[in-house]
Amino acid sequence: MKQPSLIFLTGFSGSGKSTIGPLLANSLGYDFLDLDKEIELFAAKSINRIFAEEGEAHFRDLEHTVLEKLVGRTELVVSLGGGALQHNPCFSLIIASGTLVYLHSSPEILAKRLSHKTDRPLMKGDNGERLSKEQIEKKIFALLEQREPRYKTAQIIIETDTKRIGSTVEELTRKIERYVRRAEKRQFVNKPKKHTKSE
Ligand SMILES: Nc1ncnc2c1ncn2[C@@H]1O[C@H](COP(=O)(O)OP(=O)(O)OP(=O)(O)O)[C@@H](O)[C@H]1O
Ligand SMILES: O=C(O)C1=C[C@@H](O)[C@@H](O)[C@H](O)C1
Ligand SMILES: [Mg+2]
Repeated sequence: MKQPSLIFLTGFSGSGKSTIGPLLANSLGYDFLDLDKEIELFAAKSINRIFAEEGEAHFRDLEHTVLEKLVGRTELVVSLGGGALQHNPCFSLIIASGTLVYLHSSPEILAKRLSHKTDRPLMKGDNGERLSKEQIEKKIFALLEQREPRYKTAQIIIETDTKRIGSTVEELTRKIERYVRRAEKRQFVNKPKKHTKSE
């Protein structure tokens, strides 16, 4: 069954899912999990190593395996990886089991945030080499174009470019609380009634 209070944070790499997720969970009084971290624990190796040794397809399968364990959880914020929605089995699972929240950011801001990070294998060159800010920006444009249609299926979308982290957390807390309250009420009203023997 779909659990409105199982919150999946999506958005491009660098949009702030891992930064905002724990703060948001704290503000909502929910638990928190970072899918990338859970995969690293499950596989007992870093994401960089999983990509280098087993390839992206294997990493996507791991995302699905770890996600499956979360179905049915309530009052939980999950920060997804930036590409999790591109794998059809993961996308279906997420849509069917919780509420999707999209942290929207522009390619320019994403490139600025990602240009100093070394732990995003997809933001490196074909041979694992470091890319310039301009090259990263080009890669982000291309990937974002492919990924955005699925990000935009989210029930809640928030702009992050012009907001401080604290403001994003505050605004999301309000939006999520309202969304979950309404969705749970709808589920309660639409629940089929049990028939007693005399009926
Ligand atoms: N206004 C802002 N909102 C969100 N993050 C910001 C903001 N300003 C700066 N940042 C920085 O941008 C970075 C976002 O990285 P983070 O790891 O949270 O992204 P992510 O969405 O989890 O990426 P990935 O998909 O690769 O896991 C952090 O270093 C964060 O401090
Ligand atoms: O954008 C992506 O496809 C990725 C983002 C990260 O969160 C990690 O899940 C991994 O580096 C892949
Ligand atoms: Mg992250």
